[in-house]
Amino acid sequence: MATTSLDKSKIRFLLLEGVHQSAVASLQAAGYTNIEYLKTSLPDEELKQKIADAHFVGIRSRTQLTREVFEAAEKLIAVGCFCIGTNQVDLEAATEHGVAVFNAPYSNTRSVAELVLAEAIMLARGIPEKNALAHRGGWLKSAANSFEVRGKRLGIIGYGNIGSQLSVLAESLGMDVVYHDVVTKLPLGNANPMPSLEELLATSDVVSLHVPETAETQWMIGEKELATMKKGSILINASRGTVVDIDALAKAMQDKHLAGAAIDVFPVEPRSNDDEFISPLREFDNVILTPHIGGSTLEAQENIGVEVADKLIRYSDNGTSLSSVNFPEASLPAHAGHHRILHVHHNIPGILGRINQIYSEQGVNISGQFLQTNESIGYVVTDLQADHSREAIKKMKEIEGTIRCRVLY
Ligand SMILES: NC(=O)c1ccc[n+]([C@@H]2O[C@H](COP(=O)([O-])OP(=O)(O)OC[C@H]3O[C@@H](n4cnc5c(N)ncnc54)[C@H](O)[C@@H]3O)[C@@H](O)[C@H]2O)c1
Ligand SMILES: O=C(O)CC[C@@H](O)C(=O)O
Repeated sequence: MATTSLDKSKIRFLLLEGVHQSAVASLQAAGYTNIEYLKTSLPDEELKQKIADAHFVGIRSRTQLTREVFEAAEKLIAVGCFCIGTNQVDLEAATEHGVAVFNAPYSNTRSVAELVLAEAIMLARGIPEKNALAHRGGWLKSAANSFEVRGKRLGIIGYGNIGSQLSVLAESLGMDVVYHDVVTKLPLGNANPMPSLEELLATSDVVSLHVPETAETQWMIGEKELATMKKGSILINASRGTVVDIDALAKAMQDKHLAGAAIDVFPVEPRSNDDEFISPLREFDNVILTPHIGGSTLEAQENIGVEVADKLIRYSDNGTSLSSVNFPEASLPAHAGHHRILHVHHNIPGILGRINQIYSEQGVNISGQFLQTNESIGYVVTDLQADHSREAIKKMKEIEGTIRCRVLY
């Protein structure tokens, strides 16, 4: 009788940046016990050293998985981003190395939207300055420059999962919601798309950013855009640190052009809680500064831990790559009683033919096969009679264009 389970104790997981313990619990429940768990990210050289032995790595937003890191990660099968953003991973390099990347695209959406809404209310009332002053013994009992958010315009830049959730919550408080997105999006409730970014900036009382980090969004809010914003308005950024030019924002605060700002993400963020946070915004009481915790609620982190760990487990156990951000997606059935060969290759014509030629030459009986490609790679999964996989896998690795090949018992 063929064995259908791999020796899981040999499969090594490296979990960084204090991902929630729910991830460890999920991996252990699935039989994976070879787990190194670290609370921080690692300096580059140490990361390269540790990743060299890892089959799976789990990160959050701090760890930069560059091409160089992938080159050092010879055994790496998959990356789990225990967050939404995947900009910290060189996805092209991951794909070229046959490494599947997973994330948790929805688990912390609500947490970010709630925080942004709370910040909009606090800033509209001037609470950060009043609070800071009270801590220093002051007493600023005044209604001057204090406003309700009801009836005020919220301009959302990036109407994706977070932006649209925020839109619904803000409308429930009576805000007039407008948005700008590069893709045509269904307006929820009474929200309205704006014809241009400039118009959104020029007419909104609160502007909140919810775009991903891309070449187009880099420094998309600079001196010119800040000058376009209404005098006395509020800027909130809980997306990515490269979206807002922080020096330009500091200048706009100095000039009192904006009434307040809330910034959760920064171009350079401290590596750990022990490092100093440096920013020209520290001097402004009317800027809420938070340490990239938009998605850091216990609910969100626990859910993310389970969700991403499950994706890694499924990919490890049976090759399912569903919802990977860089891999052809395959939802695969169980393979009990069969050996499953997973072949990742450059997307060039003729590879499936070569694979099947090898099986045919070896007289292997194929009991199931699946092929999916994306622009750059192909993923062929073949279930075989149990005792033929050893010879077949040797031959598979010799096929030109092969990136990676593994077998599941
Ligand atoms: N602060 C935190 O802790 C935290 C938590 C979760 C997510 N995030 C970040 O929030 C951002 C948004 O997350 P999401 O889940 O809503 O993503 P999403 O992909 O669902 O939505 C992003 C939206 O931005 C739009 N967009 C892209 N480029 C644009 C441009 N140049 N101009 C206008 N719109 C543009 C997209 O079309 C999309 O609708 C991501 O950068 C994510 O990493 C931060
Ligand atoms: O937890 C983190 O480090 C990142 C959170 C957030 O930016 C995300 O992309 O989900």
